[in-house]
Order: sequence, then C-alpha cells, then structure tokens
Amino acid sequence: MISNVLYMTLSIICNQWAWWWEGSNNEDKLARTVLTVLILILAIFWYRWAFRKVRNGMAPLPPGPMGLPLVGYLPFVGTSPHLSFTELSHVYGPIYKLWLGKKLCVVLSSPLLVKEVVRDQDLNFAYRDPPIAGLTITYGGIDILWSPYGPGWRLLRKVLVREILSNTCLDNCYPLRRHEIRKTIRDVYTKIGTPIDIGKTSFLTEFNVVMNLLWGSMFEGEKSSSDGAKFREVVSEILEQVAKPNVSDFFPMLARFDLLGVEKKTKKLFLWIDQFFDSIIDQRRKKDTVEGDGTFKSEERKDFLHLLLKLKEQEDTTTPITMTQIKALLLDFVVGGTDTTSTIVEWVMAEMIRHPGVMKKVQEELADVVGMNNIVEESNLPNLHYLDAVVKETFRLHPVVPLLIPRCANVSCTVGGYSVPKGTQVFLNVWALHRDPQLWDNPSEFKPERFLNDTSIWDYTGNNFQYLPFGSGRRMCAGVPLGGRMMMYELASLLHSFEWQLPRGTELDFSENLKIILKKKTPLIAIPFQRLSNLELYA
Ligand code: HEM
Repeated sequence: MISNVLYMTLSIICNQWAWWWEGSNNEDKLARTVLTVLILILAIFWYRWAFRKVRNGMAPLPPGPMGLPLVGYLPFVGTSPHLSFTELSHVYGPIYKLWLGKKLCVVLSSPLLVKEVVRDQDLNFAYRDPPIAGLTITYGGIDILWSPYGPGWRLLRKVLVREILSNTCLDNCYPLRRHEIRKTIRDVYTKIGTPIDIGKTSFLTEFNVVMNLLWGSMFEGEKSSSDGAKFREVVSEILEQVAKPNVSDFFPMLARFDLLGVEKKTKKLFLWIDQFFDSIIDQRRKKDTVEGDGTFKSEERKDFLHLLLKLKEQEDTTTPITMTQIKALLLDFVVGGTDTTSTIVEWVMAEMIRHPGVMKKVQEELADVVGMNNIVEESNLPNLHYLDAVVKETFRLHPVVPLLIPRCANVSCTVGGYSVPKGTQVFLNVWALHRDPQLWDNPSEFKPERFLNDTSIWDYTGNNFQYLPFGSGRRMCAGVPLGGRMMMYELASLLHSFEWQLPRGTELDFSENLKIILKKKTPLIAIPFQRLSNLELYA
C-alpha cells in the first residue's frame, strides 16, 4: 500500500514537472537532472522519516508548536511556563509536545491523561531528568528528589516516610514544632501595629521548625545562630540555581562549557553545605555517644539527625544507609520542606485578606474549636474543617509546584494514543487542571465551600487526578504528613492570635513568580493586631 502511495506521488511529480525537462541546452539539462535527483533523494528521506513510525506500528508523536530550528520552543516559553503551557493546551489539546533546545517535552493537562502517567504506567514514568545544578548539589543526584527509580531511591524514601515522618515520630517531636511556633507568635506580638512581611516571617518560622526537627538545639548560641543565618542564605541560593533555566540542561553537548556558570556556582554552594553537614553530624555524634564507644545513649533526644545516625549505627539494620545518603536526605528535607510550606502560608493569608468574610469564618471556627483563652495546639487541627477548606482552595488557585517536578519516560510508550519516546520529559500541568472550567464551577472564584461538600474526595493523597497540589503516584511529595501539619499549625496560630489588615493606602497584588515554586511576585505586607485579651497567651 505504501509503495502504491510512493508510485503515485512519483507519477504526479513527473507529470507536473514535464515542463522542467524541456531545457534549451545540454548544460541546463545536466543542472536540472542533478537538482531533480537531489529533490528526489530528499523526498525519499522525508518519506522514510515520516512513515517510519507507521511502518514500525508506532503511534505518532503528539501534536505541538513548531518552534525554531535548534532552540525549539525555548524562546517562547517566557517566565511563566505554567501560563504559556496552559495557553498551548487550548490550541493543541490536553497532550502536546514541544522541543526545549534538544529536549523533547510532553505536557499533559487532563485528569485521564495524568492518570495514565502516574497510575496506569507509573513505573515507566517514575524517573526524573535532573538539571545539572540538582545533580551537583545532591551528591550526583542520590537524594530522593532526583534519584532514578531504584533501590537507592526506595531506601531513602522508606527512611523518610516510615522512620522519620511516621505519625508516631511526628507526634514525638511536636514539642520542637510548638517551640518554634510560639517563638514566632511572641515575635509578631512585639511588632503589633507595624507592617510585617508575611512570607519572610513564615519562611523563618518554617526554616526554624525544620532546623529544630533535624538537629534540635544544635543551633543555639551566637556562633550557631550566625551559622544558621548563613545556612538559610545558602539554601535560598540553591533554590535559585536549581530553578534557573540553564543552557547546559537544554543542550547537553554544551554542558562542559558551563556557559551560565550555574555548575560553578552550585559547586561552591555544595562545598559549603557539605562541610556544614559534616560539622553538624560531628557535633551530634560527640553529644550522642558516650566516651566514644559508638553506642547511642541519649534516647530522650528525638530529632531526626539522631534517628538517622541511630539507624546507620544499628548492626542488624534492614536499611543500610550511607553517610552521603544521610546528607542528601537532610538537604531534601531543608530545601523541600521550607519554601513550599511558607509559600502556601503567604498565599492563604493573601486570599484571606482579600476575602475578609472568609477570614472571619476561620477565626470564628478557631474561637469555637480552640477557645479565646487558649493557644492553638496541633491536636486542634483535625477539627478546623473550614480552615482546611480554605487551604485546599488556595492550593487549587495557587498550586505551589504548578508543573510538579517533571517525570522522565524510562521506556518508549504510548500516552493518550500518542508516542512518548524514552527520555522525554513529561510535565503534568496542575495549574491548568486546577482551573479547568470543565472540571470546576467558576474556576477563578475563591470558594472554600467547594471543598466542604464531600471531604472524602478532596485530600492530598493524589488519588483524585483533578486536584494534585502534592503530585501523585510513586514520585508524589514524600513530606505530606509534615507539610500538612506545619502549614495548618502556623496558619491557625497566626489567625487565632492576631487580626490582620493591609497597611493603609496599599493594595493586594496577586501576580506570580515561578521558579519551580510559584510565589507571590510582591511580598505580602500586613499589619497584625492583638486578638486575644489574655496577654499570657503571647508569652
Ligand atoms: C506545603 C508543603 C509542600 C508542598 C506543596 C510540596 C509539594 C511537592 C510536590 C508537588 C512534589 C512533586 C511531586 C510529583 O512530582 O508528583 C514534591 C516532591 C517532594 N517533596 Fe514536597 N511539598 C511540600 C512539603 C514537603 C516537605 C515538608 C518535605 C520533606 C520533609 C518534602 C519533601 C519532598 C520530596 C523528598 C520530594 C521528592 C519525591 C520523589 O521524587 O520521590 N516536601 N513536593
């Protein structure tokens, strides 16, 4: 059948081109013959290329924009890929492809297609394509986030989810979280009536919570607190380098030139952070062991570094974790657990200031559940249903990781009837899913009530493919239990202890800035006012 098509095509070409052969002299004829042969060769190559997939019985690649030679669609993605990807889905449909430099990418934005990738073919897509900065900072990509699916990833994920973030373990270290939240409340109290930067306050709180969970009181004293400040700075720089579009990632053959200097900068950060981890582990081992006999004696210490080192020391361990893996895990914890949580806290506060009626309802619920003569405790959180709905609605409109962390196809496969070759980066456009008018009534309206009706279908487990703030499948967020507690606890405490208003003459700005994490472009500045009459509740 294909040879018939070829035969017909050639006959048409010959008929149409009859005039071409009526040349005036021999030289003209020779030139025309050469040109015609060249055109025929090109046509045959094109034919072989275009029909290769059909011949192999393979589905075609998804449709998508052409882009430019070499760079593909790279120049058109802009600074808000979640928006440009959503616009492209309106043109090409819920699955399309585009080239970013030398990388073939496929973008999905329908619950059914997302399900195909994260549920039906989860194993094929349980891989990542780490950027160079990610590899450099995580000891060659051996952490949870960038590891390929396999024994190393499984071990670290198991340690994090089962050993460190289990409910029992999180309950045990509640005093550490409480200590930091109370510190923030005291600090905000001293600033009553003056404008404060909510994102910064929240980041500091979450950062201190994470530090405290990881290595407890190791950061006390003047020297340690200056180390802590430097550490925070380094973590912010790491996030910046990993999020930076890097020529070396889009054109791997140029990687050795490190044209933007990302690798060099990240190596410097890596050296600092590695030394920092070494010194903190060293201090902890000295504190935890008794006269160097190598056994852990201080059972009352519940921070995670202690647990990790204990796990490493246990001889009969089923989880033989190396020191480098421990350091990579610590890094995931700090980078994955701080900015994400503080960013959602800032968006929730912004939405509530924009909707004072919603804030009032949240505060009434807090008065009811917690009482005006008590402080919020984590045990109150499961009863704060309206606040929970407000947080979920905020996640819908402002998903903190709107394109998730791209998956990478480990084998060539078919999604939605289209071919997805091995090595393709797959973006799941959660931002588009969360605002799709076919899935949500009045999707741009902020309406927490939509999450109150049937609470069983709205959670963070990733089983409902139209709502995925923490991702889904094997590679979904490993920190949901902690992230969930931390954001709710901080929000409940800030809203129970204070009233919040914008400084006079200022307006809310909801523009976004995406660097893996979708942040507010302009910081939210608001003024706290005392809400509880008992001053002891601020001590
Ligand atoms: C509000 C807070 C948080 C949000 C919104 C969030 C969101 C996400 C998202 C969307 C992903 C990608 C999932 C995917 O590709 O399907 C992710 C991955 C991850 N998150 Fe979180 N996260 C949060 C808090 C945390 C915390 C507290 C930790 C650690 C303690 C953490 C550790 C991780 C890790 C290790 C991964 C990589 C998982 C893997 O590749 O297997 N996250 N997170």
